[in-house]
Amino acid sequence: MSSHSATPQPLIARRGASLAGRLRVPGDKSISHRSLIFGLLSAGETAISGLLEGEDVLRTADAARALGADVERLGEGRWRVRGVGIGGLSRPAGVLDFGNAGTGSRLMMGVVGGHPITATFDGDASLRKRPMRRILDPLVKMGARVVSEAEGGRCPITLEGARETVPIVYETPVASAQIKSAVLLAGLNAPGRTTVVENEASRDHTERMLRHFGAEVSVEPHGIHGRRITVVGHPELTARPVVVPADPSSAAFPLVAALIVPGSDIVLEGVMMNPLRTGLVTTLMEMGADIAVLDRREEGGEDVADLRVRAGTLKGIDVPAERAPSMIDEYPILAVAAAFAEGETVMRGLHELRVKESDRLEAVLAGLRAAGVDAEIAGDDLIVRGGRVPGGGTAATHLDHRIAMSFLVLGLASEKPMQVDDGTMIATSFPTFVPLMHGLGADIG
Ligand SMILES: O=C(O)C1=C[C@@H](OP(=O)(O)O)[C@@H](O)[C@H](O)C1
Ligand SMILES: C=C(OP(=O)(O)O)C(=O)O
Repeated sequence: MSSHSATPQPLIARRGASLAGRLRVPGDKSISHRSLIFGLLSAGETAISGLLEGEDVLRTADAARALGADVERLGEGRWRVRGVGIGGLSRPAGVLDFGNAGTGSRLMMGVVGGHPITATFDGDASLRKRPMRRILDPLVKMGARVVSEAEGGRCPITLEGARETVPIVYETPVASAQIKSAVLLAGLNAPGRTTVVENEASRDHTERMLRHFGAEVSVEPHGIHGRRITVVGHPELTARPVVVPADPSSAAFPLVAALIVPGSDIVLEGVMMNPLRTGLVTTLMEMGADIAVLDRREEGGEDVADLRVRAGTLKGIDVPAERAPSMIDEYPILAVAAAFAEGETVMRGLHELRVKESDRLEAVLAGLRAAGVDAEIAGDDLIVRGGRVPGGGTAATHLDHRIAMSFLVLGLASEKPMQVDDGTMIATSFPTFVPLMHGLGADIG
């Protein structure tokens, strides 16, 4: 099992001066994982710039090496992957340890599931609690076999990939880019067409990258909010450069900090604005946030923009369930914004938050209550009654980076300081969070 047994490191955030300055958050985690995986599956050399060098992504780099790729770091965020091509994977010598990373482990299960090799997947105590049946079920339909698994389809899991991968049509039971991607990646080594049907559109980075590397992909609307995505198997993927844009899920933390710390005025540079990732910005604008979207442009095949964010008054709103896929990782920090908003914010349809790095519904509720905020869970909904935020407590982070960063941001504007019990997991997705926040003038230590 992986080594996230690092000594817990409590951190504390205090109210101080207003936040000011410009910053660029690190590369998008979803695209970073995928760039390494597509590099592995391509013939030739994939040059990546702006790669997120967070622990989750570094685990995917290790796994790509274990499966046969030559992966080299050339400089900050600059990586080169010499791939093996579809069908060329080798059996890894040891366990593939994905640490805290749901995305890395699940996408690689898709890769292995579609190849005639066997691999064991494991991770830290958080990853070992996460449901993997949702990935294994379609892969078994495609011909893979689960050799062993911990109770309830948990890691450690040994997966024997299909000898002859069967193309399928698969309707995902929940909107999940990880399930969709695992099936499409396995489908790359299947003869014919593999189709994923989703009733709510989830982030489309896999589809975009499949096209970028030369696969034939079609995307059709399905129902009101859904999509039907088909990939044609056995393409020749050719190495292509990947430029990773700044991660909107990381930008969310300084963004909300600037909204709630009085007098703040910051600019977040080059934030990815893929419409399947911008639910938080939409929601905060509905709450009255002062966010100006400047210089919209394209970088590396994605829309990006600079976001100028100024502090101001927020009001509570009702956030519809169908928006959840476009902001699924942003609910903890949205709940913090809601704590500072006037009135009630209702966030609907959050069942998937229960199976992230922690049970985020419970972790957010407990953290808000530790900060003296009035909040409750009703079914799958989270209700936050905003206004006064006393702070003065400790949030338990349960090996969850987003819980840690969310409650540190809360502490920048609460009456008394706010502590989190462990900041070490922040390194999984946003290793430069604390120094970048210091650069804006935040008091976190
Ligand atoms: O595909 C991806 O890169 C991701 C998909 C989402 O998970 P689900 O597929 O479980 O919704 C998200 O929460 C995760 O942080 C990244
Ligand atoms: C859910 C997340 O990541 P993963 O599923 O990759 O662990 C996240 O980063 O918030």
